Amino acid sequence: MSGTLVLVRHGQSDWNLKNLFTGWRDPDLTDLGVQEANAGGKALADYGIKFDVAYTSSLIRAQRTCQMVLDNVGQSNLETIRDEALNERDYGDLSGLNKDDARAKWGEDQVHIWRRSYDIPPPGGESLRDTGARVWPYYLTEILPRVLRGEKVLVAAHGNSLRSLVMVLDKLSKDEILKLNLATGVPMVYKLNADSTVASKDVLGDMSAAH
Ligand SMILES: O=C(O)[C@H](O)COP(=O)(O)O
Repeated sequence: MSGTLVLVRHGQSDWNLKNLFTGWRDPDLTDLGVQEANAGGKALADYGIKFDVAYTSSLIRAQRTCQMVLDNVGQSNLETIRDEALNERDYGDLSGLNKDDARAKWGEDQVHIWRRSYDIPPPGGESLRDTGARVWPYYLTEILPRVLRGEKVLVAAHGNSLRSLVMVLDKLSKDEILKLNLATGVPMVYKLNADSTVASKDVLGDMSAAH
């Protein structure tokens, strides 16, 4: 057995609440988002984990979630590395549009394909494959080596940047990834084998609450 990798999606953001495509835009957490981030941190405190390092994106909703998790596990001053490689998928021309308005304009099926398919990008934006093409090299060069050294690593990021990681860790097919939604503030605890495959996965919360 090697180290531990904890993935957590940020708590609800202001634009999640307003039902707007967000991507690389930078809204803050809502009050509910703060509660979700704290609940995720409390679940990790109850799990009994102490981290060696934390990674987050360049966006405020993930950074604040990261800090709240660390506060809850009693590690407020832990080394935290921010990198835009972990940012949300770029939603391109959809950024800032209402998701229901987009469904009315382009149809339910097309919008679902843009939101959840593996390789079809929204107009002017990134597909999940494009997102993975920047998340994975960062994971492989910066994060995984620390896990393989036996460290416990927190990654607080975004619905789709984390889906691109989960797809590979959980060996999901293109069809299976279409159905995967990650709930806000629910930590996923992966223990990795020395060959970087997954030895175990614990989900600390209700992933079915995802929207
Ligand atoms: O960027 C966004 O709008 C959200 O963070 C994730 O959106 P999605 O659920 O449509 O992928």
